[in-house]
Amino acid sequence: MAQLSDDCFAFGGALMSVEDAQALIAARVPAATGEDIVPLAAARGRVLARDLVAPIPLPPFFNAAVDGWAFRHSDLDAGAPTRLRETGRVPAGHAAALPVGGQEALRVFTGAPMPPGTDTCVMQEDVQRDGDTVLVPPGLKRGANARPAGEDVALGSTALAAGRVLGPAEIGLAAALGQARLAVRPLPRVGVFSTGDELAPPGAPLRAAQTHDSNRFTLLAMLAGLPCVASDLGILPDDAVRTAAALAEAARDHDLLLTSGGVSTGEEDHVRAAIEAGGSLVFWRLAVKPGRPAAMGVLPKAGGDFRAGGTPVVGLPGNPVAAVVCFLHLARPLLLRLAGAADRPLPRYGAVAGFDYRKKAGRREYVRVTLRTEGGATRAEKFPREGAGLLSSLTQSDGFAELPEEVTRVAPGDAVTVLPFAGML
Ligand SMILES: Nc1nc2c(c(=O)[nH]1)N[C@H]1C(S)=C(S)[C@@H](COP(=O)(O)OP(=O)(O)OC[C@H]3O[C@@H](n4cnc5c(N)ncnc54)[C@H](O)[C@@H]3O)O[C@H]1N2
Ligand code: MOO
Repeated sequence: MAQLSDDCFAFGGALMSVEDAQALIAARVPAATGEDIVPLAAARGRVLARDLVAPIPLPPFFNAAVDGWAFRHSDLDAGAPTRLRETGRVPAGHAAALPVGGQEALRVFTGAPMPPGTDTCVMQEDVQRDGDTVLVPPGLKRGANARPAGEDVALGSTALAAGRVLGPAEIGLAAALGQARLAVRPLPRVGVFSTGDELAPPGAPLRAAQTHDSNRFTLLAMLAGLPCVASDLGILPDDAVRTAAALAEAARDHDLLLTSGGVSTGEEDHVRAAIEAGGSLVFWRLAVKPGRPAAMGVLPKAGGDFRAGGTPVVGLPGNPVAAVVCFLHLARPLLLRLAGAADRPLPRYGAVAGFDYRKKAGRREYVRVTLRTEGGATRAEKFPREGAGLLSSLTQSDGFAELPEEVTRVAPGDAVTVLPFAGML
């Protein structure tokens, strides 16, 4: 992180693009090193530290895909049913000791090893049984209803690459490959502050001029789905000295700090000043709506591991929708890097605009939309109001339409890119 502190961008000048801010984060935030070994049952949400190279093939052996009979395909008559004699039985979990002879079949069950010499299976529903013989219809392809060793994962192939965030599918695959433990990256420690004299925690009565603090809870809820250990650091008052002291203190034992509020240009906006006083500002003010006042900087930290050199601080804007937008586009990629995770772009889908909208060139906008799929096309309707303070707009819409910098108008029927909230919020 030390390199970050040498960079100063766009202070008070031109707004930085979201892309440039992200590139700066990707280039300068060091990816995680270090490993923890965790049992598989505790691996969910962790980041794989080393490639998982398949030590066995999957499936581990050639096996039957159906309950039925296994035989040699070359015994079948191509144009008429073939009568085969059942000479034995192989249940799943038992080695097939019996080789198959000419015009013979072995009774097999799904998952049982294919008996030596067999290459094809027929499903029991497709045969006629008669005493110890079965009548196999014509038309089966060689290899039908049987699964070769390694058809799923080849021996020695990279089943999961380092940097993969482990979810149910990855954990299942690791289990199938026989891994009882996995080497994962340490979880970054993320501290979350809200700022502002006007904020009262939920549960406390509102005094005059107060509003409940919601950002801290939105942010902690989003962090719960990311590889980190998040801590709730409460509400900071609008006080320069206390803000600077609290951030400096928290920087010592966290790997990332998130604040919301107090980053725009008012005299009561102390977050940026606190970063500048104790560390250094990397960028401030982005060409994005909502979210323009977002800031990022670095505060000093002592230590000898991958976190040494500094703790990044992302100053998110106070308006709740702006805080969400900036979290997703700045804090999330930054956190994923600190966690050692491979880049996981936010989901983006194509939709057709059902609305007319004008915007300024030179900034990216995230417009809340509802989605409706009809006749194979997904239509995005704009949420009728635009305020960045409208929290209910997030519960009443389905995603953000991402309107690029160069666009100045969206007309009904135009193609738009939508980032759905599902999986993100
Ligand atoms: N003169 C200017 N005023 C503003 C500008 C500007 O460029 N010049 N930018 C506007 C934009 S855009 C935004 S976004 C806001 C963000 O400013 P701050 O990050 O300094 O945020 P605050 O002023 O502290 O709060 C803004 C708004 O959000 C509410 N808030 C703050 N924290 C929370 C929280 N934890 N939970 C719920 N609500 C929160 C706060 O009460 C304010 O209503 O500035 C504009 N002004
Ligand atoms: O960018 Mo502010 O974020 O419009 O609300």
